[in-house]
Amino acid sequence: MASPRIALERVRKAYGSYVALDDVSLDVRPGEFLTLLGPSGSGKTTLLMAIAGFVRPEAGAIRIGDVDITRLPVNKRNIGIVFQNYALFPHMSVLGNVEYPLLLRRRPRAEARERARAALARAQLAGYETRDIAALSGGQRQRVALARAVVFEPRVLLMDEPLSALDKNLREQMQFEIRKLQQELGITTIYVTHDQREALTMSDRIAVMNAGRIEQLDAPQPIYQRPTSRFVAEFMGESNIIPAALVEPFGSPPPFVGTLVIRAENLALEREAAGGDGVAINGRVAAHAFRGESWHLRLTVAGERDLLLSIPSGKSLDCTGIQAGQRVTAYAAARHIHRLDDGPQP
Ligand SMILES: Nc1ncnc2c1ncn2[C@@H]1O[C@H](COP(=O)(O)OP(=O)(O)OP(=O)(O)O)[C@@H](O)[C@H]1O
Repeated sequence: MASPRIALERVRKAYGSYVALDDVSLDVRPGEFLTLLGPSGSGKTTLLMAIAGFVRPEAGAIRIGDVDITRLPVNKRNIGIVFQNYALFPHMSVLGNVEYPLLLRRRPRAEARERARAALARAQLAGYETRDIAALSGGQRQRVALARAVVFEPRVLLMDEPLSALDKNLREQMQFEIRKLQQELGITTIYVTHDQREALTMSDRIAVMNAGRIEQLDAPQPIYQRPTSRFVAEFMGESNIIPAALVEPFGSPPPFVGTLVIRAENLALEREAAGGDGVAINGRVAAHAFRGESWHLRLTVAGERDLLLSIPSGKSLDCTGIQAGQRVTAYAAARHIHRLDDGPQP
Protein backbone atom coordinates (compact mmCIF):
# COMPACT_ATOMS: atom_id res chain seq x y z
CA MET A 1 0.00 0.00 0.00
CA ALA A 2 1.38 3.42 -0.94
CA SER A 3 2.37 5.65 1.94
CA PRO A 4 -0.20 8.45 2.40
CA ARG A 5 0.12 12.21 2.47
CA ILE A 6 0.28 14.14 5.73
CA ALA A 7 -1.75 17.33 5.84
CA LEU A 8 -1.75 19.99 8.54
CA GLU A 9 -4.32 22.71 8.52
CA ARG A 10 -3.82 25.81 10.66
CA VAL A 11 -2.29 23.90 13.56
CA ARG A 12 -1.79 26.04 16.64
CA LYS A 13 0.00 25.31 19.90
CA ALA A 14 0.84 27.77 22.68
CA TYR A 15 2.68 27.25 25.96
CA GLY A 16 1.15 29.98 28.13
CA SER A 17 1.52 33.19 26.15
CA TYR A 18 4.30 31.68 23.98
CA VAL A 19 3.08 30.58 20.58
CA ALA A 20 5.15 27.52 19.55
CA LEU A 21 3.06 26.76 16.42
CA ASP A 22 1.39 29.72 14.79
CA ASP A 23 -1.38 28.38 12.54
CA VAL A 24 0.90 26.07 10.57
CA SER A 25 -0.43 24.54 7.35
CA LEU A 26 1.63 21.98 5.47
CA ASP A 27 0.98 19.31 2.86
CA VAL A 28 3.52 16.48 2.70
CA ARG A 29 3.14 14.47 -0.50
CA PRO A 30 2.85 10.67 -0.58
CA GLY A 31 6.34 9.12 -0.36
CA GLU A 32 7.97 12.50 0.12
CA PHE A 33 11.00 13.20 2.35
CA LEU A 34 10.26 16.59 3.88
CA THR A 35 12.61 18.28 6.32
CA LEU A 36 11.66 20.81 8.98
CA LEU A 37 14.72 23.06 9.22
CA GLY A 38 15.14 25.96 11.59
CA PRO A 39 17.00 27.36 14.58
CA SER A 40 16.53 26.12 18.12
CA GLY A 41 13.10 27.02 19.45
CA SER A 42 11.49 27.59 16.03
CA GLY A 43 8.87 24.87 16.68
CA LYS A 44 10.21 21.89 14.70
CA THR A 45 9.92 19.33 17.50
CA THR A 46 6.55 20.67 18.60
CA LEU A 47 5.23 20.24 15.06
CA LEU A 48 6.60 16.69 14.81
CA MET A 49 5.23 15.77 18.24
CA ALA A 50 1.81 17.13 17.31
CA ILE A 51 1.77 14.72 14.36
CA ALA A 52 3.01 11.87 16.57
CA GLY A 53 0.32 12.65 19.14
CA PHE A 54 2.54 13.66 22.08
CA VAL A 55 1.56 17.32 21.78
CA ARG A 56 -2.10 18.28 21.58
CA PRO A 57 -2.77 21.35 19.41
CA GLU A 58 -5.35 23.90 20.57
CA ALA A 59 -6.65 24.43 17.07
CA GLY A 60 -6.31 23.03 13.58
CA ALA A 61 -6.44 19.59 12.02
CA ILE A 62 -3.90 16.90 11.15
CA ARG A 63 -4.67 14.24 8.55
CA ILE A 64 -2.81 11.15 7.42
CA GLY A 65 -4.31 10.18 4.09
CA ASP A 66 -8.03 10.75 4.54
CA VAL A 67 -8.05 10.07 8.28
CA ASP A 68 -8.29 12.97 10.72
CA ILE A 69 -5.86 11.97 13.50
CA THR A 70 -5.98 15.22 15.48
CA ARG A 71 -7.70 13.58 18.45
CA LEU A 72 -6.43 10.04 17.98
CA PRO A 73 -4.27 8.56 20.80
CA VAL A 74 -0.56 7.97 20.05
CA ASN A 75 -0.86 4.18 19.82
CA LYS A 76 -3.66 4.37 17.25
CA ARG A 77 -1.77 6.56 14.77
CA ASN A 78 0.47 3.87 13.26
CA ILE A 79 3.49 6.16 12.93
CA GLY A 80 7.17 5.16 13.07
CA ILE A 81 9.30 7.52 15.14
CA VAL A 82 13.07 7.87 15.52
CA PHE A 83 14.38 10.18 18.25
CA GLN A 84 17.79 11.76 18.71
CA ASN A 85 18.57 9.76 21.85
CA TYR A 86 17.60 6.36 20.34
CA ALA A 87 15.03 5.57 23.09
CA LEU A 88 16.02 1.90 22.86
CA PHE A 89 15.46 -0.63 25.66
CA PRO A 90 18.95 -1.15 27.13
CA HIS A 91 18.08 -4.46 28.85
CA MET A 92 16.90 -6.09 25.59
CA SER A 93 19.02 -7.45 22.76
CA VAL A 94 19.07 -5.82 19.33
CA LEU A 95 16.52 -8.34 18.05
CA GLY A 96 14.38 -7.89 21.18
CA ASN A 97 14.19 -4.15 20.55
CA VAL A 98 13.15 -4.54 16.93
CA GLU A 99 10.62 -7.32 17.62
CA TYR A 100 8.99 -5.29 20.35
CA PRO A 101 6.60 -3.16 18.24
CA LEU A 102 5.29 -6.33 16.54
CA LEU A 103 4.75 -8.22 19.81
CA LEU A 104 2.98 -5.12 21.13
CA ARG A 105 0.66 -5.41 18.13
CA ARG A 106 0.08 -9.07 19.02
CA ARG A 107 1.86 -10.56 16.03
CA PRO A 108 2.94 -14.21 16.54
CA ARG A 109 6.52 -14.54 17.86
CA ALA A 110 7.82 -16.45 14.81
CA GLU A 111 6.50 -13.79 12.44
CA ALA A 112 7.84 -11.00 14.68
CA ARG A 113 11.27 -12.62 14.69
CA GLU A 114 11.37 -13.02 10.93
CA ARG A 115 10.25 -9.46 10.23
CA ALA A 116 12.67 -8.04 12.82
CA ARG A 117 15.55 -9.94 11.18
CA ALA A 118 14.54 -8.57 7.77
CA ALA A 119 14.34 -5.00 9.13
CA LEU A 120 17.78 -5.37 10.72
CA ALA A 121 19.23 -6.66 7.45
CA ARG A 122 17.76 -3.65 5.65
CA ALA A 123 19.41 -1.39 8.23
CA GLN A 124 22.81 -3.10 7.60
CA LEU A 125 22.72 -4.90 10.96
CA ALA A 126 22.47 -8.58 9.96
CA GLY A 127 24.58 -10.57 12.45
CA TYR A 128 24.00 -8.16 15.33
CA GLU A 129 20.72 -9.74 16.52
CA THR A 130 21.96 -11.09 19.86
CA ARG A 131 24.15 -8.13 20.79
CA ASP A 132 23.35 -5.97 23.80
CA ILE A 133 22.40 -2.39 23.02
CA ALA A 134 25.23 -1.27 25.32
CA ALA A 135 27.72 -3.05 23.04
CA LEU A 136 26.81 -0.96 19.98
CA SER A 137 28.29 2.25 18.60
CA GLY A 138 26.16 5.38 18.24
CA GLY A 139 25.64 4.76 14.53
CA GLN A 140 24.60 1.13 15.13
CA ARG A 141 22.16 2.19 17.83
CA GLN A 142 20.59 4.65 15.46
CA ARG A 143 20.25 1.87 12.85
CA VAL A 144 18.47 -0.28 15.45
CA ALA A 145 16.16 2.65 16.20
CA LEU A 146 15.46 2.99 12.49
CA ALA A 147 14.76 -0.76 12.10
CA ARG A 148 12.41 -0.62 15.09
CA ALA A 149 10.61 2.41 13.65
CA VAL A 150 9.84 0.74 10.31
CA VAL A 151 9.45 -2.96 11.28
CA PHE A 152 5.69 -2.74 11.81
CA GLU A 153 5.19 -1.03 8.43
CA PRO A 154 3.95 2.29 9.80
CA ARG A 155 1.97 4.54 7.49
CA VAL A 156 4.47 7.40 7.86
CA LEU A 157 7.87 7.98 9.46
CA LEU A 158 8.91 10.88 11.74
CA MET A 159 12.52 11.55 12.69
CA ASP A 160 13.72 14.14 15.21
CA GLU A 161 17.41 15.01 14.84
CA PRO A 162 18.35 11.32 14.60
CA LEU A 163 21.97 11.97 13.66
CA SER A 164 22.91 14.88 15.90
CA ALA A 165 24.80 12.71 18.43
CA LEU A 166 27.06 11.21 15.72
CA ASP A 167 30.38 12.54 14.47
CA LYS A 168 30.54 14.29 11.10
CA ASN A 169 31.72 11.40 8.90
CA LEU A 170 29.27 8.90 10.32
CA ARG A 171 26.49 11.46 10.11
CA GLU A 172 27.15 12.00 6.40
CA GLN A 173 27.19 8.26 5.75
CA MET A 174 23.96 7.77 7.70
CA GLN A 175 22.26 10.59 5.78
CA PHE A 176 22.64 8.57 2.60
CA GLU A 177 21.60 5.32 4.29
CA ILE A 178 18.45 6.81 5.79
CA ARG A 179 17.52 8.41 2.48
CA LYS A 180 18.08 5.11 0.62
CA LEU A 181 15.97 3.16 3.09
CA GLN A 182 13.22 5.79 2.94
CA GLN A 183 13.18 5.61 -0.86
CA GLU A 184 13.14 1.80 -0.88
CA LEU A 185 10.19 1.79 1.49
CA GLY A 186 8.54 4.72 -0.30
CA ILE A 187 7.40 5.96 3.09
CA THR A 188 6.21 9.54 3.63
CA THR A 189 8.77 11.03 6.02
CA ILE A 190 9.13 14.20 8.06
CA TYR A 191 12.64 14.81 9.32
CA VAL A 192 13.72 17.46 11.83
CA THR A 193 17.15 19.05 11.79
CA HIS A 194 18.83 22.37 12.46
CA ASP A 195 21.69 21.40 10.11
CA GLN A 196 21.13 23.05 6.73
CA ARG A 197 23.62 20.87 4.88
CA GLU A 198 21.84 17.76 6.17
CA ALA A 199 18.51 19.20 5.02
CA LEU A 200 19.89 20.06 1.56
CA THR A 201 21.46 16.60 1.18
CA MET A 202 18.49 14.48 2.18
CA SER A 203 15.24 16.22 1.31
CA ASP A 204 12.74 16.34 -1.51
CA ARG A 205 11.53 19.58 0.03
CA ILE A 206 12.55 21.71 3.00
CA ALA A 207 10.23 23.74 5.23
CA VAL A 208 12.29 26.48 6.88
CA MET A 209 10.74 27.33 10.25
CA ASN A 210 11.05 30.54 12.22
CA ALA A 211 9.15 31.44 15.40
CA GLY A 212 6.40 28.85 14.98
CA ARG A 213 5.80 29.51 11.28
CA ILE A 214 6.96 28.07 8.00
CA GLU A 215 8.94 30.84 6.30
CA GLN A 216 9.55 29.03 3.02
CA LEU A 217 8.71 25.62 1.63
CA ASP A 218 10.52 24.45 -1.48
CA ALA A 219 13.03 22.01 -2.98
CA PRO A 220 16.64 22.33 -1.73
CA GLN A 221 18.00 24.28 -4.71
CA PRO A 222 15.37 27.03 -4.78
CA ILE A 223 15.53 27.36 -1.00
CA TYR A 224 19.28 27.91 -1.27
CA GLN A 225 19.37 29.97 -4.44
CA ARG A 226 16.16 31.95 -4.22
CA PRO A 227 15.32 32.64 -0.57
CA THR A 228 12.11 34.63 -0.29
CA SER A 229 12.89 36.30 3.01
CA ARG A 230 15.83 37.83 4.81
CA PHE A 231 15.52 35.13 7.49
CA VAL A 232 15.92 32.26 5.01
CA ALA A 233 18.75 34.06 3.17
CA GLU A 234 20.66 34.51 6.42
CA PHE A 235 19.91 31.06 7.78
CA MET A 236 21.01 29.15 4.66
CA GLY A 237 24.76 29.38 4.06
CA GLU A 238 26.78 32.57 4.17
CA SER A 239 24.82 35.37 2.60
CA ASN A 240 25.39 39.04 2.11
CA ILE A 241 22.29 41.20 2.30
CA ILE A 242 22.98 44.52 0.66
CA PRO A 243 20.89 47.60 -0.13
CA ALA A 244 21.30 48.22 -3.86
CA ALA A 245 22.41 51.81 -3.24
CA LEU A 246 25.68 50.46 -1.86
CA VAL A 247 26.68 48.57 -5.00
CA GLU A 248 27.70 49.72 -8.49
CA PRO A 249 26.78 47.87 -11.67
CA PHE A 250 29.60 47.05 -14.10
CA GLY A 251 29.30 45.92 -17.71
CA SER A 252 25.69 46.07 -18.84
CA PRO A 253 23.56 44.33 -16.21
CA PRO A 254 19.96 45.41 -15.69
CA PRO A 255 19.50 48.13 -13.04
CA PHE A 256 19.39 46.80 -9.48
CA VAL A 257 16.75 47.94 -7.04
CA GLY A 258 15.79 46.89 -3.55
CA THR A 259 17.66 44.59 -1.21
CA LEU A 260 20.07 42.15 -2.82
CA VAL A 261 21.31 38.79 -1.62
CA ILE A 262 24.74 37.61 -2.77
CA ARG A 263 26.17 34.36 -1.44
CA ALA A 264 29.71 34.51 -0.06
CA GLU A 265 30.84 31.89 -2.60
CA ASN A 266 29.53 33.97 -5.52
CA LEU A 267 31.80 36.94 -4.88
CA ALA A 268 35.25 37.13 -6.44
CA LEU A 269 38.19 39.53 -6.19
CA GLU A 270 38.67 39.63 -9.96
CA ARG A 271 36.16 40.83 -12.46
CA GLU A 272 36.78 37.91 -14.83
CA ALA A 273 36.45 35.36 -12.02
CA ALA A 274 32.97 36.68 -11.20
CA GLY A 275 31.82 35.33 -14.57
CA GLY A 276 29.91 38.06 -16.43
CA ASP A 277 28.47 41.52 -15.93
CA GLY A 278 27.22 42.33 -12.47
CA VAL A 279 28.08 44.50 -9.50
CA ALA A 280 31.32 45.78 -8.00
CA ILE A 281 31.63 46.57 -4.31
CA ASN A 282 34.64 48.41 -2.90
CA GLY A 283 35.86 47.56 0.57
CA ARG A 284 38.76 47.03 2.91
CA VAL A 285 39.91 43.66 4.19
CA ALA A 286 38.87 43.41 7.84
CA ALA A 287 39.78 39.73 8.32
CA HIS A 288 40.96 36.79 6.26
CA ALA A 289 41.42 33.13 7.07
CA PHE A 290 42.38 29.92 5.26
CA ARG A 291 39.69 27.25 5.66
CA GLY A 292 41.18 24.43 3.60
CA GLU A 293 38.84 24.28 0.63
CA SER A 294 38.40 28.05 0.64
CA TRP A 295 39.66 31.40 1.80
CA HIS A 296 37.29 33.34 3.99
CA LEU A 297 37.41 37.13 3.70
CA ARG A 298 35.48 39.77 5.55
CA LEU A 299 35.44 43.23 3.96
CA THR A 300 34.30 46.45 5.53
CA VAL A 301 32.17 48.22 2.97
CA ALA A 302 31.23 51.92 2.96
CA GLY A 303 32.18 52.06 6.60
CA GLU A 304 29.08 50.33 7.89
CA ARG A 305 28.55 46.84 6.58
CA ASP A 306 30.66 43.72 6.36
CA LEU A 307 30.79 41.66 3.21
CA LEU A 308 31.67 37.96 3.40
CA LEU A 309 33.58 36.24 0.61
CA SER A 310 34.37 32.56 0.27
CA ILE A 311 37.01 32.04 -2.42
CA PRO A 312 37.86 28.48 -3.52
CA SER A 313 41.50 27.87 -2.61
CA GLY A 314 42.16 25.57 -5.58
CA LYS A 315 41.08 28.08 -8.22
CA SER A 316 41.04 31.80 -8.81
CA LEU A 317 43.27 34.20 -6.94
CA ASP A 318 45.81 33.05 -4.38
CA CYS A 319 44.87 34.97 -1.23
CA THR A 320 48.13 34.28 0.61
CA GLY A 321 49.35 37.83 0.07
CA ILE A 322 46.17 39.56 1.25
CA GLN A 323 46.75 42.03 4.07
CA ALA A 324 44.33 43.37 6.65
CA GLY A 325 43.36 46.93 5.76
CA GLN A 326 44.05 46.41 2.03
CA ARG A 327 41.59 48.02 -0.38
CA VAL A 328 39.93 45.50 -2.71
CA THR A 329 36.93 45.27 -5.01
CA ALA A 330 34.52 42.34 -4.84
CA TYR A 331 32.60 41.35 -7.99
CA ALA A 332 29.45 39.31 -8.48
CA ALA A 333 27.81 38.33 -11.76
CA ALA A 334 24.21 39.44 -12.31
CA ARG A 335 22.98 35.83 -12.35
CA HIS A 336 24.27 35.38 -8.79
CA ILE A 337 22.43 38.38 -7.44
CA HIS A 338 19.07 37.61 -5.98
CA ARG A 339 16.58 40.32 -5.19
CA LEU A 340 14.70 40.04 -1.91
CA ASP A 341 11.08 41.09 -1.90
CA ASP A 342 10.60 41.72 1.78
CA GLY A 343 13.71 43.79 2.51
CA PRO A 344 13.64 47.53 3.14
CA GLN A 345 13.91 49.64 0.00
CA PRO A 346 17.11 51.72 -0.23
N1 LIG B 1 6.36 21.65 27.26
C1 LIG B 1 6.71 22.91 27.01
N2 LIG B 1 6.42 23.90 27.86
C2 LIG B 1 6.74 25.18 27.61
N3 LIG B 1 7.39 25.59 26.49
C3 LIG B 1 7.70 24.66 25.59
C4 LIG B 1 7.39 23.26 25.80
N4 LIG B 1 7.85 22.58 24.73
C5 LIG B 1 8.42 23.49 23.90
N5 LIG B 1 8.33 24.73 24.41
C6 LIG B 1 8.82 25.97 23.78
O1 LIG B 1 8.29 26.06 22.46
C7 LIG B 1 9.29 26.55 21.56
C8 LIG B 1 9.47 25.58 20.41
O2 LIG B 1 10.12 24.42 20.89
P1 LIG B 1 10.55 23.22 19.95
O3 LIG B 1 11.17 22.17 20.81
O4 LIG B 1 9.42 22.85 19.08
O5 LIG B 1 11.67 23.93 19.07
P2 LIG B 1 12.71 23.27 18.07
O6 LIG B 1 12.66 24.10 16.84
O7 LIG B 1 12.47 21.82 17.93
O8 LIG B 1 14.07 23.53 18.84
P3 LIG B 1 15.32 22.56 19.08
O9 LIG B 1 16.06 22.52 17.78
O10 LIG B 1 16.09 23.29 20.15
O11 LIG B 1 14.81 21.24 19.52
C9 LIG B 1 10.57 26.75 22.39
O12 LIG B 1 10.68 28.13 22.71
C10 LIG B 1 10.33 25.94 23.62
O13 LIG B 1 10.97 26.50 24.74
